[in-house]
Amino acid sequence: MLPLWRGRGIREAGGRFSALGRELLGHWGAWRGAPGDSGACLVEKRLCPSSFLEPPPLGGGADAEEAEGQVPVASRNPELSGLASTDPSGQCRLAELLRSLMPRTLDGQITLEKTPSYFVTREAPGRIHGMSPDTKLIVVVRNPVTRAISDYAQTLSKTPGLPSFRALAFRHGLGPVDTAWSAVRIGLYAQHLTNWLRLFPLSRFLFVSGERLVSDPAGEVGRVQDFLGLKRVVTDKHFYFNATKGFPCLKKAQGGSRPRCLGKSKGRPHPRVPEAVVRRLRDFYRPFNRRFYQMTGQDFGWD
Ligand SMILES: Nc1ncnc2c1ncn2[C@@H]1O[C@H](COP(=O)(O)OS(=O)(=O)O)[C@@H](OP(=O)(O)O)[C@H]1O
Repeated sequence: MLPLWRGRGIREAGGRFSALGRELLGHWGAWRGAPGDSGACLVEKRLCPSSFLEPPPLGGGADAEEAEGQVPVASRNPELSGLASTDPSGQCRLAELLRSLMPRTLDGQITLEKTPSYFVTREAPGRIHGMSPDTKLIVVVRNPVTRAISDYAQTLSKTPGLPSFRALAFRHGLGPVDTAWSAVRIGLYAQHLTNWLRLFPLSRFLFVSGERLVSDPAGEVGRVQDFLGLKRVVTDKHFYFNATKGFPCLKKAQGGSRPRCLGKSKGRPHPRVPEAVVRRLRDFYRPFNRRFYQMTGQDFGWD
């Protein structure tokens, strides 16, 4: 097994480093070298040493191009959802499949994998733990009410004619909140985290604020770099705020001289949701949020 934190990476082996955006916001899976890794090869395929767990769609397929190529990180697109799958076909086959899909990395590089549904999939902690109990896990979270509306906006963009947000969020009109609706359920972060903490200690997690990724991208990305044991390569000087887009952009993409912003689907308009509906959801989430703050030792300021 190779020590993945040693040395400086030389290249980004294909794909993007989605971690640093909301990308950073998401679910990434990383493992230390898988059993059988030999220290003899310079270039090899191995599973990732850290995981981004992004409650979808806070970071599902978003392009986290911010730091592409600027850190010793290799990632792979498309996302792999093997560990979140309910296919009972066995850890080894999945592990081998994932490993075969990983880009080749040099000693000292980190390979990342992200899948939005990891964080909310009951089987994922056991599967990841079974592959490598020292996996690092990065979870990007944002206010669950905004997350639910964003989730709905994404579904609506693909499913015209969808019932209203309010009709889906509550049972019987304005009755109890419908926790069976995935847009609501995913925001119960404390519950999902409880499932992970049965197997992974809190120290294996980094919780990234989706809000601060917008207001202070360099600060959040700095925390990610520290967590991964990377040199702080990405800093304030790499970002500027694009007021039209409402997001930070990279001053220039690696290897180019032009600014690079997130794709068109980021920052899509949210439907107008009545204030009473938002208020009720805020009240509903408050105890879960508080519990999440206690569990993580971080106040995300949603309440
Ligand atoms: N880097 C970064 N920083 C902060 N926020 C970000 C970032 N990247 C994506 N996003 C926001 O995440 C929301 C989900 O994005 P998508 O709808 O594209 O979802 S998905 O990634 O395809 O699952 C979506 O939120 P809304 O725009 O509010 O709906 C994205 O804008």
